[in-house]
Amino acid sequence: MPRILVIDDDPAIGKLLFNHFEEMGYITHRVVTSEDALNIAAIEPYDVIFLDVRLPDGSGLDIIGQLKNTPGRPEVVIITGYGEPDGAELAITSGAWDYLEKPFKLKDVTLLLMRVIEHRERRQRNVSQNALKREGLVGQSPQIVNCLGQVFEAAQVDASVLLFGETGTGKELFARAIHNNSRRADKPFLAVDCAALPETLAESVLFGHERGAFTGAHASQEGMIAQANGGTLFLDEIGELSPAMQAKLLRVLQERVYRPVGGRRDLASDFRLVAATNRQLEIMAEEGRFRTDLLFRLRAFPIDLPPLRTRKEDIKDICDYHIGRLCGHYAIEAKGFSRDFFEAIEGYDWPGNVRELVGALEYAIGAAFAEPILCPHHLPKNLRAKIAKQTITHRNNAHAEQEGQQTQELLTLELRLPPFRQWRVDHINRMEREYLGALIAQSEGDLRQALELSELSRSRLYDLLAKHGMKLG
Ligand SMILES: Nc1ncnc2c1ncn2[C@@H]1O[C@H](COP(=O)(O)OP(=O)(O)OP(=O)(O)O)[C@@H](O)[C@H]1O
Repeated sequence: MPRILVIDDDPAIGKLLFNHFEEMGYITHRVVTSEDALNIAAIEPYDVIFLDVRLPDGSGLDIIGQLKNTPGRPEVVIITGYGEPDGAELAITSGAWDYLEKPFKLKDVTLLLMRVIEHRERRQRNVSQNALKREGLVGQSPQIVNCLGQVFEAAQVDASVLLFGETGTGKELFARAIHNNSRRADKPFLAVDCAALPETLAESVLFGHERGAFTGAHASQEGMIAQANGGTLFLDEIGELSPAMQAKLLRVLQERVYRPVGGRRDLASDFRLVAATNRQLEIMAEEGRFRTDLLFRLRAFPIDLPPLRTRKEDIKDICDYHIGRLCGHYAIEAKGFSRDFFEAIEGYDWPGNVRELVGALEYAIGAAFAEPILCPHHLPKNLRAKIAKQTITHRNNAHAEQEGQQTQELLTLELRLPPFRQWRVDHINRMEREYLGALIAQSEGDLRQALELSELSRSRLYDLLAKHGMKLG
């Protein structure tokens, strides 16, 4: 059942749309400010968001990108005032699906909504009905399904693709999936990491060279662009290319011809480009560090890959898949994992994304080699320390928020405040107890680990445990 969010502070329009969508049988919510919209969309996955440009706390256009990145990866439809062409243009360039100009007819709203829903259902079908070869890309979150839908669409055409994502989000895996689902699948897929290309070699690696082109060029050699003929060239970290290489790449994309180093004539290559970056190329272009014309070419088909911390529901599938794969690789019996192992993994934010998670799983499999079940103590020690720190920070933040509310209540309800000294001692005691509880759990009662994690001296730790009647083991 599609879920719709209406963001409009005009009661006439907001209520009209809300009632209309409810009557159509859709789950519909309505808010009036940008702040409320971002808060609710961070929790509720929406399919379509109707967003007014003028909101009490700012312009709706400023939050299109943030809304599109919320868990439901919704399509955003902008509601503009009559005769505001700039708003409409900006809405589309900011990634909105379409715009509605006030006053509008409900019949047009329905038509537009049907089109969005049909598009989303088609995308979902392409991914789920095996129309797409997933090539080891695991996950069922709306974010990943949306990206896979885009992979399917990108695979039908030859336009350049720009994959944007933090390190370890699967950019190379997605690039391979685009290739393997395209008509080029039986032709070569070549991957080049631009960050690892020394500037002096970059031109020859990509475009090839003729014999004698430079000292040491004893024979002519084909470059990656020639080798990718008929297939796909994947340029990872494209933001690292020098200005000179950017110019040469632009030429081959525009004219489909290139010239090897030391060559006398142009050669042709029919390759499809998939580029990837974890840098903000738009900002680099504004600062003159990346060519705008090249950026336009690359962005023909942009796909944003979500970080793992925003789609934690995929962690279980990723663990199952990679543990099975790794156990198969090492020819050992498939391992399971304990509940607290999974809780530890699920609670962590994974700044290195899936790559970091896969590395931790491989370590755990090694540490538990003869044991059938993975437990928290099989995880790398530095990771367990980070997980412990993050768990406590999150809990403290939640408590701080709760305490703030309690203090507020005390003040607003005009209850009698306890003396400051007592208030302070109570809070310190509670925090100490919580910390010690988490420390015992994370160190599994091991004194050496508890000292290492807490950075307390042995005598201080024993004093604190005694004060609260707690024990390590
Ligand atoms: N959705 C996914 N399902 C299963 N495995 C994944 C997924 N995404 C990434 N991985 C795994 O994570 C690891 C890193 O993936 P990949 O190299 O494609 O990331 P990347 O974004 O290109 O990284 P970098 O930015 O460091 O180059 C690989 O082992 C890959 O198999």
